[in-house]
Amino acid sequence: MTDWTDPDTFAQALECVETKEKGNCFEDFEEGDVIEHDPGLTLTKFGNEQWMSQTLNHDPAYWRPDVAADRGFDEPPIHPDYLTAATLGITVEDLSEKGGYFLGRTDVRFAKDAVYPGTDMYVESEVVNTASSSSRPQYGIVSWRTRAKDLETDDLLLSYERTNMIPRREPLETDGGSAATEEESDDGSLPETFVTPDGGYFEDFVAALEAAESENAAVAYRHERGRTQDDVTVAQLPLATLNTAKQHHNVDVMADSPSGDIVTYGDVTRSTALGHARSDERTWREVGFDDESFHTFVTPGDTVYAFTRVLEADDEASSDEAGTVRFQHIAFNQDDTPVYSGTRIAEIRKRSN
Ligand SMILES: C/C(=C\C(=O)SCCNC(=O)CCNC(=O)[C@H](O)C(C)(C)COP(=O)(O)OP(=O)(O)OC[C@H]1O[C@@H](n2cnc3c(N)ncnc32)[C@H](O)[C@@H]1OP(=O)(O)O)C(=O)O
Repeated sequence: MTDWTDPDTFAQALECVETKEKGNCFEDFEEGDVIEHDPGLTLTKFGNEQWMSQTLNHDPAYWRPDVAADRGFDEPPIHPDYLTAATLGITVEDLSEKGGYFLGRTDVRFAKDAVYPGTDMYVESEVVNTASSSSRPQYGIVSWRTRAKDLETDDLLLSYERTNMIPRREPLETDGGSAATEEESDDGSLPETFVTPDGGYFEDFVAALEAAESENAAVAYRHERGRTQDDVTVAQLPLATLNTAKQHHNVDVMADSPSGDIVTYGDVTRSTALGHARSDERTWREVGFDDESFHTFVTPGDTVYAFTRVLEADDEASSDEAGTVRFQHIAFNQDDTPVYSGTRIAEIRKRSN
């Protein structure tokens, strides 16, 4: 009788059987397709606090009822980073579990009203673009518009457009030619002077921008904190958002991948960097993000730091107590290599008169 548990026999059996695969390939996506992502998720206080604590997002309005009330919230709301990560996490099983690279995300916009613990969220995505990759014929490039809604009221909570490289079932026939195109060449030089805002209020950003305007200068600075990636940030946080991407929790498979190891969920990397940045400002509300890119892998043991550039400031905001600032945030590792960049629009508290 065959002993299926004999190691040699079992190895042979593994070679012979089919794998019941998970996820979709590039060929499965067609422009206009709408995908409803089961199972949805209830946004809980525990999930919110676990995400915020592990990514160093300590804004008291998301922790303390008295500060929440002062900021116009009914109670400490769900943090926009957790909402973003949970929304993307739910989509992975249908969109990117096959193992594509997360290339970027843009037009991330939050509803005006805060989202509170206990909200049952459902998420759907529409395929907005499919394209060939000229540099990697074994992949295609897919963009989706994803929307998270309140299951009870159907109110839109968050929307964004995301782009991934997705493995093809059949690689494209190509000559393997390089996709290199001439990029516009700006001279790449940095300004002579870097201005650091004196504080974290709206007026401090305005003053720094004014100071920089008069010379060849930029308002740019780094944040001191770093967060070394461990089992909690790499594997636990994405799993807590139902993110099934093997990149984050299957060391066995990832050992043979370009990173050679499991990698940090992009939303953990960016939220950690944003936590560092927010610790040096008086955030009032998050408005949105654009042009987000993940430049290289973050693996266990890497440390995520943050760098901020202040791009512009506008007196208008949803409340008289705040103004609006546009930032560029760059997350980088212990070797000073950028791992994430994106622009962010946030309302920043004004000094009380
Ligand atoms: C969730 C989840 C996944 C994760 O969270 S994984 C963790 C976060 N992501 C990463 O760690 C990825 C780190 N990035 C990289 O390793 C490299 O950047 C990458 C993805 C391997 C690409 O490197 P390249 O140097 O090859 O990058 P290129 O700039 O040449 O781009 C390759 C092709 O993609 C096209 N492309 C890039 N960005 C965009 C975009 N935003 N929109 C549309 N297309 C884009 C680019 O034009 C190149 O096209 P070709 O035709 O020339 O191939 C999860 O999602 O499950």
